[in-house]
Amino acid sequence: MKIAPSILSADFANLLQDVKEIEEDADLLHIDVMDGHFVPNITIGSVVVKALRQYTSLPFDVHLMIENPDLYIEDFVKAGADIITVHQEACVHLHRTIQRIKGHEVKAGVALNPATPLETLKYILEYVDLVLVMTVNPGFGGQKFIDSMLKKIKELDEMRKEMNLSFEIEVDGGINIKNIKQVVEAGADIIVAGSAIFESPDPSSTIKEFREAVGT
Ligand SMILES: O=C(CO)[C@@H](O)[C@H](O)COP(=O)(O)O
Ligand SMILES: [Co+2]
Repeated sequence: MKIAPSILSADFANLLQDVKEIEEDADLLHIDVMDGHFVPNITIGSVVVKALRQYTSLPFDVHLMIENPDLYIEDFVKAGADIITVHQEACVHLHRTIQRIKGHEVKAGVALNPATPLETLKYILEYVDLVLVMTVNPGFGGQKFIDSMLKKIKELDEMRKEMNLSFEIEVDGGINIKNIKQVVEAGADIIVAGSAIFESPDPSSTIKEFREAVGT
């Protein structure tokens, strides 16, 4: 299991300090990009990614919650993204968008909102490096995990086995020390957590506790 702290819940006035605090314990840094159109919130853009890139070697896991992601892929690649994930719901030509990301030699992911069925990914799964299952409606940190998403993670894991594919399953939203084990047992490989890590008194110990809770 990999842990990807989401900087959405970090202190933006002390962003680098917060990143440094989790750097040794985290596997990836999850960066939520929101445009105020696809989701009702505006966060950070490629300039912030580029600024952070100079100070950490953590792989950057960029979650684009934006319309027309094709317009910005190159900017995020140049800024230092290692994984770029787009939403199925935001892409009219998803296959083209995934190919565009992979053409830059970064990993390509596709994200699904909670209400979007897995079946919408049937013909794209063989081309992606990861599938991000949203377990809250995207837009904000600190929301409650939607319990029915456990079934969705399990079904995706089954599809992966049946299709003999090796994409990673990333799960994002409302994950904490109480539910992480269930999420991993359902089939998740990458756990994103924002508020549970950055709003805890000791973010680095919280990551260690997450690993202990899962037994890895
Ligand atoms: O993409 C998003 C929200 O849209 C997430 O990455 C959040 O940042 C997760 O925050 P928590 O639910 O863990 O507080
Ligand atoms: Co996210």
